[in-house]
Amino acid sequence: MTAQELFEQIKKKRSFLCVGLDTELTKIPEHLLTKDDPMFEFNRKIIEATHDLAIAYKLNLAFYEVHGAAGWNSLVKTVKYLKTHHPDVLVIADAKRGDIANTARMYAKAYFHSLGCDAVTVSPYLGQDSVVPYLQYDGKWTILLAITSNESFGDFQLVHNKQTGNLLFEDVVLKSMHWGSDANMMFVVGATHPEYFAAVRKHAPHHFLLVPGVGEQGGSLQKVAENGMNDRCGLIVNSSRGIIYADITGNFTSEARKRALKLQQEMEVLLKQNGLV
Ligand SMILES: O=C(O)c1cc(=O)[nH]c(=O)n1[C@@H]1O[C@H](COP(=O)(O)O)[C@@H](O)[C@H]1O
Repeated sequence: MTAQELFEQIKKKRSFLCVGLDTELTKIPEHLLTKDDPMFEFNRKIIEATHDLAIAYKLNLAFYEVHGAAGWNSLVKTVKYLKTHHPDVLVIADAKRGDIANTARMYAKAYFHSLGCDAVTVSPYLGQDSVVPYLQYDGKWTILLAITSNESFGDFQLVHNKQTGNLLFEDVVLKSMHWGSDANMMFVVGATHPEYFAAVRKHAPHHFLLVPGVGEQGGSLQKVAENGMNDRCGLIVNSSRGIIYADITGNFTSEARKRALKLQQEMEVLLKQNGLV
């Protein structure tokens, strides 16, 4: 999927919402547990309730890997379902991988070729040769961690590099510009740290940013848009628990839709304010 296709979808749906399918068996409605594949059933229902409001779905692999082969099977089925029934949405494998080139080659093939995802999250700290293998796939996206949403993000990301005069996350953004481009690379910037959007935008004015941290983690959508939106929106804002676990009874689909709709409506206002729709 190209950046232009992403922007077209944003304009059409008046949304830059990503629904996070961080599916936990202990949190899904009990009546689904009798199904052959409860995780897939849950995901399918959430997707059907939200696909007109979302431009992307993000599957965090931890929630699937924890169940071994059965979990991987649910993941494969969910990606296939999205690709078959909603081919316009961006499917993100949230794997946060990072390894030597020879291994990275296998991860890239696993997520882009075998699994068929459009994007994968990657930790940048092994450097250029660990990231380049992901960038070899046409139409696919590598999403590098820049500013993460967690409390301890500054332990490394804010370390001052005396050599370059930058903070470490700035070096990640600046250096990686030479590896890929705004056509195949995005950066993660957490909604919980809006004060760092300006620095990321200074170095990467045209890149799309994947923004987790709205919803359960308390980040502000307004602040994200104020500091991070560019002339083709340039934002994909994720909410996982805040949408998919809005209700855990028989009403879970309508409650999830209500939460997604609320975010979409706020996004539409922000897109209008910026003259993008
Ligand atoms: O790469 C990510 O998606 C990610 C990066 C980050 O800095 N913070 C972060 O929360 N995430 C992921 O985004 C999702 C956030 O989930 P909720 O807090 O439930 O909306 C989880 O899948 C996290 O693993």
